[in-house]
Amino acid sequence: MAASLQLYGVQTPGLALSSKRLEFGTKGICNFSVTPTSSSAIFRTVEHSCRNTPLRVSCEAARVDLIERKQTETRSVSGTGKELTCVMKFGGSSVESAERIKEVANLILSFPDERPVIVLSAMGKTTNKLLKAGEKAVTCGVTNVESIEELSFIKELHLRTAHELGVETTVIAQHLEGLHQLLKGISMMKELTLRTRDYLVSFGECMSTRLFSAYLNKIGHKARQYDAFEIGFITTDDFTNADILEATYPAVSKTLLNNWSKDKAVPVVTGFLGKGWRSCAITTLGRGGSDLTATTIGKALGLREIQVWKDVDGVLTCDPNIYSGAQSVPYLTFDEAAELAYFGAQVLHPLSMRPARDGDIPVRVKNSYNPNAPGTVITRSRDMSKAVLTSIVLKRNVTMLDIASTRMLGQYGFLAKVFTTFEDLGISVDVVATSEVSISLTLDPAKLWGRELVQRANELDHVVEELEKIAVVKLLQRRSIISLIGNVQKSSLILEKVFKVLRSNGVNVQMISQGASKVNISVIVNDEEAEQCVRALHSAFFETSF
Ligand SMILES: Nc1ncnc2c1ncn2[C@@H]1O[C@H](COP(=O)(O)OP(=O)(O)O)[C@@H](O)[C@H]1O
Ligand SMILES: N[C@@H](CC(=O)OP(=O)(O)O)C(=O)O
Repeated sequence: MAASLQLYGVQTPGLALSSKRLEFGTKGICNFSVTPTSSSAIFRTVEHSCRNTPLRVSCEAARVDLIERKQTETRSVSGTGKELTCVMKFGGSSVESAERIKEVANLILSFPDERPVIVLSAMGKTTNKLLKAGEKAVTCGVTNVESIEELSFIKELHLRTAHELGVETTVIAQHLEGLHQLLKGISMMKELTLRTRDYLVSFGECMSTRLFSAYLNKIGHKARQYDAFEIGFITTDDFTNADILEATYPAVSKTLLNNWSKDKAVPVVTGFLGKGWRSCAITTLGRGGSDLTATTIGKALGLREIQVWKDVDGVLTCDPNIYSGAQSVPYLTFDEAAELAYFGAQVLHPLSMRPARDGDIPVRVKNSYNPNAPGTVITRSRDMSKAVLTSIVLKRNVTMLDIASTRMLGQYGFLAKVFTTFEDLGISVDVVATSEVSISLTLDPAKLWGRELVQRANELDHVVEELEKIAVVKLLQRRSIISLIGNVQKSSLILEKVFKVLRSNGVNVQMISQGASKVNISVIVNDEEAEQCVRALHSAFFETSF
């Protein structure tokens, strides 16, 4: 029967689709017609009986992810029309040198049927170097700014890159001069506020995008550079950790689509940056924030796919810096990916899944150093029937509080009082386990550790002081949260194995929480035991059969 239902199939880039038949679980096989592009294929003419079958199928040679869509949907379709099709974000590691920039440009051009919006981070470790330069400027004295090592490094890197790409250094000259002047200003003022910090790091993305766009133009591929803070990325005024405001979506969509309709130049947008809605100053979205820029653009423009290109083969079963044998995870849901990112997997920005989930736009995590690897596809749902554990994530240097009520059992309002204290002090809580008269919880280190050392110590003292009015409080520092992202429906199976592994490694779990999350079980251990635990758990779950 001809198409009563349309499926979008997103084919693994770089792999040929050798079969024109799809197997739909037990519902049989059906033929499909393909509109191939180099990175995707659209499947039509699917039989009626497939309507309720699992959406993910495997196809010979290529892995294919299917996402059911109604025919009436207006989302842009790859290979037809002239609209922008996807967003491709490249992180600092993907654009760390002229050679890498050329490879990324080739990679983009190898998908001739895609019309992507490009989002870039700063080159390599530029953001870290800018922050270091700023810190040195505070104390070095105006006459010594010239000799800040990190400033020389950044200048040399960007000028050399311009030369090696064969583009005019004028595209970044003003920014290099502006950076120099800003560091002089910081050294005169002898202070580096959060607002100035954001302005300082913005130079990284402003320069990488200018170089990249100039290079695309030079090789005959029309491109146009955009500063996110000029095209409608409106944020809160929380400098260094700003959040995107709703107004961003229509504004960004209007600017990019209007310009695209007049002139088909590839948009190259600065990741990580926004503009505070009150201050009108440049803000940043928190470290790794370019992922969030990419998903925001994906949602704003209703694109077909969001690709985030990294230096690893997608989301892995654990941090490869902890265990080099970590394996790539082929499929994740938005909820799993969000939990994984929130609980410490550096690979994705903690808030980046939100726009993708709202817009129901698949996110593909790919390796720019190994484009043929299938990577990870993140969608609203996936077949969980065989899933047990998906990934193990570690969040270090967490502060834990054991709070026991000084009143007798049956007193109401205890939990409310505890959480009101945190609300009043503006401190967010990560993992919680409770009984009627006691509560154990961990404090979000990203929020707490973002503050100055003295302020942080004062705040912890203040928290304890407030809570001691109603409870006996034990402050436990240097703990780690090990988050087990997986199928919580199988929690008994997971926990049985976790406790066996931890016991055989002589590790005592200090707190455990499954909570309302359907995808995460967290255990708290001492910092110094944590990496060893992750390796042992990885070996038990991913390297031995159940
Ligand atoms: N679970 C994980 N899966 C993949 N990478 C991880 C994971 N945990 C930590 N990482 C680290 O995240 C890095 C990629 O994230 P990031 O440096 O932010 O990329 P980019 O700068 O390219 O956006 C990897 O190089 C890897 O070391
Ligand atoms: N350059 C910023 C933003 C970013 O997203 O970087 P990356 O994509 O390299 O993690 C940072 O270092 O935080």
